[in-house]
Amino acid sequence: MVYQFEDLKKACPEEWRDYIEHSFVTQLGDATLAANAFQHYLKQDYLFLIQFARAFALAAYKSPTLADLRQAKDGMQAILDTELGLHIDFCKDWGISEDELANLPEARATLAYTRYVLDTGNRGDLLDLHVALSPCMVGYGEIANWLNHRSETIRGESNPYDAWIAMYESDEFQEAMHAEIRWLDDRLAEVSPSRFEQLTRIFRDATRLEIDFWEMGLTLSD
Ligand SMILES: Cc1ncc(CO)c(N)n1
Repeated sequence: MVYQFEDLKKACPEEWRDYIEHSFVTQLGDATLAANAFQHYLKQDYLFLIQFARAFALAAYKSPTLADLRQAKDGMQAILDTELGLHIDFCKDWGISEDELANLPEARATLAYTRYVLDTGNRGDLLDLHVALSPCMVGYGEIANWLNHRSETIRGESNPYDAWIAMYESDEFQEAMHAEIRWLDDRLAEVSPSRFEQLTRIFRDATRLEIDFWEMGLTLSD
């Protein structure tokens, strides 16, 4: 059996679907999402992205080759130079200042997800870490594409969340998603069934934590 990234999704189809097709996502697509839910999500996602930049720094530390090191650097750079910059502008549009962002307490769902990824990377190897990062890297690109195929989705100025969908359907994000899938496909092709079993557990847990992150937004929980 030669494993691929797709097999991780197939190993936990319910969790993956509950993440991609979550009510937060469908409401964002059909413009019915409450503004305060989106604002709460945006604030926590700022904190999330900072911890994810640290996870890519950990990936750099865990990299045995120059190619892996460069890949980790690209991931960290994409977050620090592109995504966080866009995110701060985005928060400003939604009435959240940089000052407010700098002083936010972390919600439990943010703590749980980000520290789970960092811990998985710390105790495991580079492949464990990338598998823990993959629901994030791949999921949001898939969500943007899924929303675009859905007839209920409203695009353009009549949807206040249109820019969010646009960010994740951008060539830049889609290319990062495909690069991550390629990297994982290469590594997964060489793992044993028992190793794949371990990796599936990490993938499922990270996907469940993505579901909790959406729930945190919808329920405004801290
Ligand atoms: C919670 C979460 N998952 C994935 C992404 C995609 O980068 C994000 N910004 N936030």
